[in-house]
Amino acid sequence: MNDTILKCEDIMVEFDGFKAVQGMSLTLKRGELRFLIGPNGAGKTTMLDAICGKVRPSGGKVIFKGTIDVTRKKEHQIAEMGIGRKFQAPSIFPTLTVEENLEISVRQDRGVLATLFARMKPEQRERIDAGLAMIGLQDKGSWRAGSLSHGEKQWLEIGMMLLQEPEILLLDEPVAGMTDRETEKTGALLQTIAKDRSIVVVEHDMEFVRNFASKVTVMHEGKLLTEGTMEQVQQDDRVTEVYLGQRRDRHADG
Ligand SMILES: Nc1ncnc2c1ncn2[C@@H]1O[C@H](COP(=O)(O)OP(=O)(O)OP(=O)(O)O)[C@@H](O)[C@H]1O
Repeated sequence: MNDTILKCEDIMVEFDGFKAVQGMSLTLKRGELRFLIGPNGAGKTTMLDAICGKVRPSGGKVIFKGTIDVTRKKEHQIAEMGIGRKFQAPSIFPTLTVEENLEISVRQDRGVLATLFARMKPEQRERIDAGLAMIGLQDKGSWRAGSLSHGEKQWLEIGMMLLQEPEILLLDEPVAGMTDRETEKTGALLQTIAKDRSIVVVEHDMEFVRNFASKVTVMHEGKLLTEGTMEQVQQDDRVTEVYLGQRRDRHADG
């Protein structure tokens, strides 16, 4: 059985001649929770953008499920195929309830209003209830999404993604701005999700990575620097060097 779900080969992304990603490769397995780390400007977010079709790679390939070449496909086509992307800012509907937000995700083929006024099938109801339980918001289904805490909004958005049944979730700094407790809960949520889906998380919070990562990919200057367990990458002098270099640059700036 081939357990590779995503293979990025030699990805290049250029912005007006500036090479933000220069030959990055990454292989993700089914059921894997992978953390993508590296100093500022390493190309981590751009790599996620290249996978989900937000930017077009100028070189390389993104192969989904062994045979599907999604390189240069349109963003919505890639999302429909099963690669979901969550950005840092939540894109929930704040004036709708938590449940209504989830309903919209379940029935995205219809417009927002049609979704809210149409009858829900029992199967859809069940999926929404399961989604609410998964993200730990079962007691807040009738709350207005705008009144949730920052962390809860992020979970709602993850729940909305899950209801679209992606096989891969791409998350950009999901715990930024969260309290310690929310961060812990998010780590546990991601581990639960990764039981039957694959996740790539771009992250700067090293304590979070240490607590929840089994495999870490380190990027630097648009390329793969190293890969392994957190202990392995922490012992790699090159990793220390690029992070220290960044700190030095910051001091120089300030
Ligand atoms: N749309 C764009 N146009 C021009 N340059 C860009 C664009 N997006 C990113 N870059 C540049 O590409 C490089 C990589 O950026 P990217 O955001 O992918 O890095 P990152 O590793 O995610 O950094 P951070 O951790 O700070 O978010 C940076 O030098 C950035 O300034």
